[in-house]
Amino acid sequence: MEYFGSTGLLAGLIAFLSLFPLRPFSRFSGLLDEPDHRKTHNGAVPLIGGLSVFIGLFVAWLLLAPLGSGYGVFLLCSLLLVVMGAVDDARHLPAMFRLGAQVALGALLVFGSGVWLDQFGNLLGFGVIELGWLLGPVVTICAVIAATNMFNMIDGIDGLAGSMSLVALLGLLALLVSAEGFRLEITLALALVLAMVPYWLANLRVPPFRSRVFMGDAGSLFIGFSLVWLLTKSTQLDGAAFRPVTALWLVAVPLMDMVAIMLRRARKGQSMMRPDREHLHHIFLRAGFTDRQALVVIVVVAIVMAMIGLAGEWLAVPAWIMCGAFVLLFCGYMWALAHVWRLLVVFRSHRRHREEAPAEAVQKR
Ligand SMILES: CC(=O)N[C@H]1[C@@H](OP(=O)(O)OP(=O)(O)OC/C=C(/C)CC/C=C(/C)CC/C=C(\C)CC/C=C(\C)CC/C=C(/C)CC/C=C(/C)CC/C=C(/C)CC/C=C(/C)CC/C=C(\C)CC/C=C(\C)CCC=C(C)C)O[C@H](CO)[C@@H](O)[C@@H]1O
Ligand SMILES: O=c1ccn([C@@H]2O[C@H](COP(=O)(O)O)[C@@H](O)[C@H]2O)c(=O)[nH]1
Ligand SMILES: [Mg+2]
Repeated sequence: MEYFGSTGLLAGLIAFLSLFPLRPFSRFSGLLDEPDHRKTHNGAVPLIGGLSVFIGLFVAWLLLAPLGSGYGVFLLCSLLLVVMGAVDDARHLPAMFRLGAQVALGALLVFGSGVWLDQFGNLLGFGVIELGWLLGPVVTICAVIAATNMFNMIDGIDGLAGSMSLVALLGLLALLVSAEGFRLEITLALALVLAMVPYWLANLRVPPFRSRVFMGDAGSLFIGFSLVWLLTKSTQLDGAAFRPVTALWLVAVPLMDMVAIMLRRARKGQSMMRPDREHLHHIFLRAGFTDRQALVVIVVVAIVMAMIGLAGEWLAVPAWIMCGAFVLLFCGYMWALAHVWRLLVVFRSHRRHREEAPAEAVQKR
């Protein structure tokens, strides 16, 4: 087992223990999420979940696992990203500054480690799409920006960002263990899963945790960053563990939510960086679902998507079919957003009015 299991177990233990000192730390450092017009939770919630995941992984890795093969650079970039995210959680940094930092850290990761996306596989059915030494690093930096922001955007109701991360990481683990080698990637994915569990339980207030914590932007940035690193390492080396297109299915829900919201913002002529309450989870809440119902439905959809990705990989379905199916599904999702959901929201609000009308009539009398 070498460092496989021990790094993961230590990461989980440290992540769990770190939640205790991080709680009082959140109060005097300002790492608290206060409710406002866009945020509907009650009370000030500590933004320490992501910090606990990072601390667990970072300390366990430094103690037990090797820093070669680019992992030293990955840890350094993650540390800088988490510090930036935590400062933003406590003090609010300008969006352009954060985006600039994501580009800079993506570039440091790519050029410091020499690891980048150099091919997309046979996505269109005409042969492998090579990216080369110029386009490869640029596309990888775009993937870093996309992944860090999509996990931030999906972090809007209890349990959601944690569950989306777990679905992607567990799917990735299944693909990695069924391939030859990839010991470091398996160690990292397993350590992230185990370090995520204490935060996830606390976020959902599962006993013994009674007061909840949020992941914070520090955490969502770190998860997105780690996933791009793992997905790139696993799909690009000689004898890759799986094909690049399968990566899309592992992160299908957050990716589709982000691309859909960017398209809708562009269509309305709005800034892409302006936060709103139009994400997938907000739509579920507006349609009358409770937080928990929305969580369960979205998680089930994400699991089904990840399983389609795994089945496509293991049954060797051609990459262009998997890619075409993904794009078709996305088109169906956009269509449903425009038609089905609007109808559901209208139907629900009519029903609410009908239910409230007799009560108002009685009050008037
Ligand atoms: C602003 C906002 O929304 N806020 C939310 C949020 O609020 P919060 O308060 O937390 O946050 P703030 O508002 O304060 O902060 C926001 C922070 C900022 C800094 C603002 C940033 C804003 C943005 C809008 C970010 C902009 C993002 C981009 C410019 C990137 C876009 C890039 C792409 C879409 C291209 C992606 C490239 C890829 C390669 C994608 C693949 C991605 C992966 C992760 C997989 C990676 C690994 C691989 C091995 C895969 C590669 C393989 C392939 C086969 C991919 C092939 C790719 C291509 C052919 C390229 C084209 C493909 C695609 C685009 C993918 C296809 C996709 C579909 C068809 C769907 O949260 C609040 C709470 O919720 C909320 O209220 C608030 O609004
Ligand atoms: O686990 C969670 C995470 C987030 N929320 C709610 O969403 C907002 C999102 O905050 P951002 O600052 O936009 O990232 C947060 O304030 C909570 O209201 C949640 O309920 N549970
Ligand atoms: Mg956020």
